[in-house]
Amino acid sequence: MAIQISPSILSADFAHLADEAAAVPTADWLHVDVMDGHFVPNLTLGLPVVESLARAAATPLDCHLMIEDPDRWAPAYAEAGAGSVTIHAKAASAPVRTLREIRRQGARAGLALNPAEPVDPYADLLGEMDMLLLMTVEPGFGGQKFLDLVLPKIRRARELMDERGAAVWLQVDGGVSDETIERAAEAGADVFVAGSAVYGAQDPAGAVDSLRAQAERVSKLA
Ligand SMILES: O=C(CO)[C@H](O)[C@H](O)COP(=O)(O)O
Repeated sequence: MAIQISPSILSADFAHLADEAAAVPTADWLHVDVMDGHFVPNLTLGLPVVESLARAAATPLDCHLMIEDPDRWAPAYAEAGAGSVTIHAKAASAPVRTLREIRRQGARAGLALNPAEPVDPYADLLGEMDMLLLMTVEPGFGGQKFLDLVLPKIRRARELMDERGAAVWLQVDGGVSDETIERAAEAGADVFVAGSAVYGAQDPAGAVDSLRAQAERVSKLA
């Protein structure tokens, strides 16, 4: 699996989202943090913005739903044009049904775990998802410090995927930068969300290329 970089527009200029998307032409995805002010203590954007951005951006949208009741809303994000929709395990009451519904709507289905949530209880669900997202900060805000305590869980998730032959992408989100990406890549992550490291840089496109090069250098994945 190739290394993929997903810049988070949480750190972009919300008044110029289409331009911000175009500023990272070599990105594989554009990470869209949907926050509802309940599941996390921050409020960002919702379906109408995702619909417009999906039309305006050349890069596919990787929607990360940090919302309550994702069972109700997730399929609508797939229908709105997102290429990938990720729900939080602890917010979903019927994660299997919701992951299946996201796929039925034609998007990749992702499941997210917060830093303190163990991965083993979700091993049997690996076949139901296209991506597992391991948060490397507590969700809600950009610009936080990468939590090294998640590294053993990244290793464990990769081990479970290998054992089961699961073709599931392993995404990390939070505090990913030139300083931290190598540790996450060495542990087995292959999709990297980066907000402040990309949109806080003078040259966002260059920052994407630099992150990718560092991850590729240490990744043990083919
Ligand atoms: O999900 C998120 C926060 O909940 C963001 O995607 C993440 O924090 C990206 O920001 P940064 O790279 O600056 O940490």
